[in-house]
Amino acid sequence: MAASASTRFLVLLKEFSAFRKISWTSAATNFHRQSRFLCHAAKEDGSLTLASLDLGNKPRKFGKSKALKLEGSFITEMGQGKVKAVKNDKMKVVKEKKPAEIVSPLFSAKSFEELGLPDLLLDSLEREGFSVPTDVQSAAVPTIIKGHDAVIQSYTGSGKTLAYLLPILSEIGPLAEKSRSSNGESEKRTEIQAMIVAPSRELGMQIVREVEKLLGPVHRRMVQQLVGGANRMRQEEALKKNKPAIVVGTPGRIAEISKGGKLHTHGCRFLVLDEVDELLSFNFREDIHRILEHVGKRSGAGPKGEVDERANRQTILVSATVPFSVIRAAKSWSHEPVLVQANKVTPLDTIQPSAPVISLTPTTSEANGQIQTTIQSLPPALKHYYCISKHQHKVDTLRRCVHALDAQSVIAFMNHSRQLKDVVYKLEARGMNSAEMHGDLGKLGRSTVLKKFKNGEIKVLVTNELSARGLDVAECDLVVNLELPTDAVHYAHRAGRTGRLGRKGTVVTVCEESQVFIVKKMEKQLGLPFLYCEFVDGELVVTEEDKAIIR
Ligand SMILES: Nc1ncnc2c1ncn2[C@@H]1O[C@H](COP(=O)(O)OP(=O)(O)OP(=O)(O)O)[C@@H](O)[C@H]1O
Repeated sequence: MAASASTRFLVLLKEFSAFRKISWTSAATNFHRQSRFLCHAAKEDGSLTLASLDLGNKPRKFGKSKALKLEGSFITEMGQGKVKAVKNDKMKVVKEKKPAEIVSPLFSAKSFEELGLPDLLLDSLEREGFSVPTDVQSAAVPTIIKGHDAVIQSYTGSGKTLAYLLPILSEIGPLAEKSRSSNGESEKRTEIQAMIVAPSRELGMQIVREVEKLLGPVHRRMVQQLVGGANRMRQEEALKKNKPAIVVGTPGRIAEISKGGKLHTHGCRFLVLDEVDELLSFNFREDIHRILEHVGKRSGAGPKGEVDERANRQTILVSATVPFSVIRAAKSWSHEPVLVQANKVTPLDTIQPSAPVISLTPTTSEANGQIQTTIQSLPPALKHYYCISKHQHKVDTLRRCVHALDAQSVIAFMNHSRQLKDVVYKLEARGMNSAEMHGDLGKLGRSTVLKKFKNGEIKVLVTNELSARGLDVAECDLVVNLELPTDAVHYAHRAGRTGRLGRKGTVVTVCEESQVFIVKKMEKQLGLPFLYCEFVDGELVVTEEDKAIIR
């Protein structure tokens, strides 16, 4: 990536043990100076208030938003079975076709205009039917516009993508008022100003679509995908021809094009790593290191002697699950970062090593003078069940589960792609439209399957971990773990494919008797109830757990 001048922001995170550590002196000094400011405006639990970020509010007349109709400040949900008490203390789910029902107050801010977004971007949001920011957007947008480095953590399906896209589009591209020159023409931009990295091509393309929706058809060439599996030559030609302001890609492909000298990002103002804890894993390490080295420089980095033309950058980290390695890396690779959660901003230095950071409800407790914060990563409306099945009967159990819950759109997870085909075959043999999705499918194959799943042609998507992260299918109302996830973090990301944006969702884990203890362990780690259930006469029946253990 060639060097170039100007600009100010970068966003990123990685496992700091994988990378050169910055000198702590300058960062620590700056950090404490800034965090004094942050703490000065902080509440007693260390979190900041939106007021302390002193946003300029511009009054603006709003038209009627179209696509998304909110009842009050609630999202409506898909109809689902209802749990009803029945005799001899068994709980029975009675299948009911009922109209959409309110589940959870997800949207708490009144409108996007309060968040300091430029009018053109507000127009785009209105055109796309977005009228109320989610909690995490209400907290993240002003924080990022204000220039803070941040870790964005909020449960799956809570709108984290827009939480970082909106501030980026407020600063760069045609929707940012600043980009207009005196005669109203948008300034000619010369190179990439924002790069967004995602662990899978599906998530990468999903982010591209979100950006394109906001940019509108006239400016959609301002964003360019650099995902693996696509034609690299064409990607490089498009980079040269369209000079996109925003690039979205997977680490390997970005690093590959960078090594070829075809990616000019020293002037990058934003670099985002979505699903950042996944990107901390070993297989992405080298590529992320290269990206870190070539995309501007961490703002606040000390002088290196020679004139460094690379731009300063803002750092933002994004995931529903934020293990402490993410926090550590944020402190190492960011400049005075803060933790952004639903309507809450906390200086990162108040987050200390702690027990697993996943829990259903945020709790803070004073321990040795440090604020311990466990963070929410699963939508509160999700229902979690588990059932016992012999290995050879699992597919049949899956089928009965789908029927019992009258599920319309199901994602079934397994751990190895070689087993997916067999499950699909068995489901299809019993007349249940299903398809497999995994990394070995070609790019076209995967996008075709995803499209059919989203439009309802496929009822059961049988997939592996790769599809867990970030996949956004609003209609998905049931997630089934046909094989146990490796840990609670993976469980959370799988479960988060349903119950998107405040909708109701159900997660059923199918395990063998010898694995029940693993389910109980995850239940404890996640701090939420997994109800033991059976499928009897076409219904999901919940019984006391001890019967399951005795069985
Ligand atoms: N303010 C909003 N109003 C209406 N819909 C929204 C809003 N923000 C996001 N959405 C929609 O909600 C869905 C989920 O958003 P998104 O994928 O960003 O969630 P997420 O928190 O990133 O989930 P995950 O952790 O699984 O990646 C998307 O379809 C998105 O278009």
